Amino acid sequence: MTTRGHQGSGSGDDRPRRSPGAGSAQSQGGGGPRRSQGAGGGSGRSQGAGGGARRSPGGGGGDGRGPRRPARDPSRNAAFDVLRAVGERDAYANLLLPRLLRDRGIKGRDAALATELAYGTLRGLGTYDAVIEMCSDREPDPDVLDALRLGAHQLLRMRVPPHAAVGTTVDLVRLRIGPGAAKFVNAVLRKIGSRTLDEWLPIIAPDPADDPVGHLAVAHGHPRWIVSAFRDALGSPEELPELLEADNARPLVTLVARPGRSSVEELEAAGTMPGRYSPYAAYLREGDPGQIKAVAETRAAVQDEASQLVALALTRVPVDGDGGGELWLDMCAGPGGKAGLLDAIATHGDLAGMRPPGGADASDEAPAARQAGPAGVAGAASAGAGGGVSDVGTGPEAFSGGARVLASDAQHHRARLVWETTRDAAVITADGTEPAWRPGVFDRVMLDAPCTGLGALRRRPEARWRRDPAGIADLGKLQRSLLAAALDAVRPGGVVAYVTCSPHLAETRVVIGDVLARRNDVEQLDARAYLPEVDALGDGPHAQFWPHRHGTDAMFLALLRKLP
Ligand SMILES: C[S@@+](CC[C@H](N)C(=O)[O-])C[C@H]1O[C@@H](n2cnc3c(N)ncnc32)[C@H](O)[C@@H]1O
Repeated sequence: MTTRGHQGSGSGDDRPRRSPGAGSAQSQGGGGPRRSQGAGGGSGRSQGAGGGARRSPGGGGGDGRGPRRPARDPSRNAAFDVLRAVGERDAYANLLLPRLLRDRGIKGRDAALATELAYGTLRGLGTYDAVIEMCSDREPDPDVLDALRLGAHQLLRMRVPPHAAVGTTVDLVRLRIGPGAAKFVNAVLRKIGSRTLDEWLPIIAPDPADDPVGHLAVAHGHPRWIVSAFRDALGSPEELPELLEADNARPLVTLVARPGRSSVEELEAAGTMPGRYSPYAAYLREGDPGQIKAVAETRAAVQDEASQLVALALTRVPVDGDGGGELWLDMCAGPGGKAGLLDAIATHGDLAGMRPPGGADASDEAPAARQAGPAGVAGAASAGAGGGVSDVGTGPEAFSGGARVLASDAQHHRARLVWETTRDAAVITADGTEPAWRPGVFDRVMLDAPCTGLGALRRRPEARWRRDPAGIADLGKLQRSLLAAALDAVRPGGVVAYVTCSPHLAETRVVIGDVLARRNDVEQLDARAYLPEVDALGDGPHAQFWPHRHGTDAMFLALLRKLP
């Protein structure tokens, strides 16, 4: 066993203790989990205590009781399989779990339990590893460690009665790993269950008075560097616990009713509730969004409300028109969430902005023929007919329709997804830093830049332990060159939306500041003025969404106008 956890007063050093085969987690600091490698690997300790004879996941005898099938406890088996796949082969839990539930016919309450077990355990890894380390006298094998994490989550954060949490986990381990490991897990879980999480925290986390960030990192299961980044971007450290709590809660599924193609009323009739801010948003409390007709027909889609609002804000900025239809560019469009909304507004107009909210027409007009598939080069500079907004002003305006959209992504398979989700947009595969379009031709450019995604941790439970702060410098270079290219692509008087799904200052304000410092042909607009329905977006001129304030991803928006 290596170093112990945070004893008593806490050292403030909450780095992960051990990370076989996982480079990134090592450097993160802050309650980092121990990363797993292949079953049975690494620890070098004798089997009896933490390992035991392995059995295949499908059951199989060896204890004289004949084969036992994991389907006996489908939820815990599914959650355990997800944890193993994340640890062994860097699987994405949010992609794997739904497939696994479908393949195994796990539904209803069993599916909900499996989801809470898998996602909750993954979110809390850092905290659970610290407790497990305090309670075990040897380093568990990776599969045993995953089972302990699963048990710890039930004991410390779910309302599973302790005897059930311990008993079901021990059964799972006996079946999936072996009797020796089951004995070990039983002993460790009993120790874990002897205290509540609140009682464990002073033992495993640094004293908040000495190291507030370190304490929050352990208490809320976030790597330390991410807590620091949130604190810097938030500006008000007293909100940090609330933010981290919101980051650990499962987000509501939010849908967008693409204007002219669907409506919030249509989605409400399918069992959703209208959104809080976006006139096109609807919340789905439970159920599979794919079963909703409008979603299946790509007239509506799953899209976070902040993603809808940043796209909407771009369309609301008045630009001085030349009398013709506008031309819009979505530079990093894949997989197509924002492009799908921009495409609908470009064609049909911001219907909700021009009528009382909820009054949009659900008509589904046949879209005009499209110009190019993902691999083709669109006639990017040939604007379609129709009137755009013409007056330069300060307040938000509803776009009236008649624009043409070019959507582009560097990756062909992502461009193909954009092609599938949009109707009228021309779609190409192109690197935004080597433009496939003439400079200065677009009226509006959406740059939804590649980023760390720290603003969407709620949706990808294991992502926080995989992100590496070392990658931010490289991302920053790409973000700066894409923003420079976006500003070159827009015509004088036109506007660029710089968007990241990350609040990290190095990806947001610092990028904007650097690019503005190098150019004298750009002014920054107050993005908040184009989102009057949303409060608490920060001090401006950018707009920063937060999960705990808005119930959305932590999305950042800056609006930049090329000077006429
Ligand atoms: C944050 S995602 C965009 C999400 C998208 N706007 C949406 O709403 O669905 C960033 C995208 O940028 C693309 N990308 C990365 N580097 C790029 C580059 N140099 N040029 C163009 N696209 C790039 C990635 O393939 C990825 O699809």
